[in-house]
Amino acid sequence: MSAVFAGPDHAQLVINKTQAPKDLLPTDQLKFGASFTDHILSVAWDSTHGWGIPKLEPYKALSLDPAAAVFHYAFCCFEGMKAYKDAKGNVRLFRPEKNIRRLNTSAQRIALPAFDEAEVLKLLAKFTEIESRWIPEGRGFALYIRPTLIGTEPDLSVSRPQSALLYIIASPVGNYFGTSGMKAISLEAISTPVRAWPGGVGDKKVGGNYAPTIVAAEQSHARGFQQVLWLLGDPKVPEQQYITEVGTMNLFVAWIDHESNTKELVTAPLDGTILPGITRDSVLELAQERLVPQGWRVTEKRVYMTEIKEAAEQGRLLEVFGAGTALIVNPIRSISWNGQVIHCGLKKDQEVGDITSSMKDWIEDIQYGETEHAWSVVV
Ligand SMILES: Cc1ncc(COP(=O)(O)O)c(C=O)c1O
Repeated sequence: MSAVFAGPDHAQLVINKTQAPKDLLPTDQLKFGASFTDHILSVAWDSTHGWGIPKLEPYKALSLDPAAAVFHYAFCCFEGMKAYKDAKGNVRLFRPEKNIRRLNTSAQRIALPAFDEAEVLKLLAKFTEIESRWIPEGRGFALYIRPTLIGTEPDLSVSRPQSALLYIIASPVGNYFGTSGMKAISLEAISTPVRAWPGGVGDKKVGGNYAPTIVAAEQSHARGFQQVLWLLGDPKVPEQQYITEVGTMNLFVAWIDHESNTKELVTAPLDGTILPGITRDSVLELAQERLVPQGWRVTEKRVYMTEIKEAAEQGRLLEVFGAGTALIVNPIRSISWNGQVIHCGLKKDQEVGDITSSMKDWIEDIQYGETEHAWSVVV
């Protein structure tokens, strides 16, 4: 193992708990990512000493030089994951090793230091355990955890940062849909601007992928759509346009395949332009296990907008949904594309289809420990 992969060492964690714990917010006032727990866990790295001593301290502002690499050249990558409280009060993480692996992969793509994943997992588990009073109880509630890695070296030359900071903060999150159940959303499919491109960093969770999406998302909102469906392919040739992701979710389409007349669940392949979502992976595995025996096909392939439109026109489009940590699945009512509206299989008064709804139940059952499964790790 190379030197950069050694450390941090979880056994060296120094714990300095807050003397002034904050009040918990009532669960109906929780807004995604807007309030934070009592502590921050951080560990600094530099190219001479490697990873330093991890510290858990009261939540605080960071003090960084204005020339720090993160502020200028987007040396920043992060993860988004959740901790859940089960009916017995156990704290559970969902496939946390996948988030930590993805963070390491993102870091190495943008010249930030690699780390020992098993050690960071242990630090994450310890942080989660210490912050467990912040995990709201009940299905749909969770503690959103944000591991982040930034370049801190004050140096304006465009080069590999010689110092970095890995830190973990967390924010309690409520049940997004409340008691009213899921709500189907409408998408606008656009081919300019693009979110990611072949050979780029669309498959990494780097900060620089997100800021450039906001103006397009705002413009789409102003036109009445909830999310952008990011396409790739020549903007002047609609037949060449294919789906990548929706907002911050991977996209799944359930249709009847016209050649085989078989029910098929399809999603874009991991070709480097989409984030390899952990929810995406879970949906694919559960579909293999539970839908394939019922005669479904599960396929990762490029899906063209013309194919979705044709399936809708021929009554073969069953359901479309987004998949990601925030909502698990989000049903999609319609996609506006190339001057037309494609209806995605829901009836007028229907908010969610059977496959979308089953997926949510299956994944939540595992996350909240109602189905024992290797993916759910008790902290
Ligand atoms: C661009 C993008 N795609 C997909 C996802 C879904 O990934 P995951 O299921 O790991 O949350 C996210 C959310 O993290 C995202 O930011």
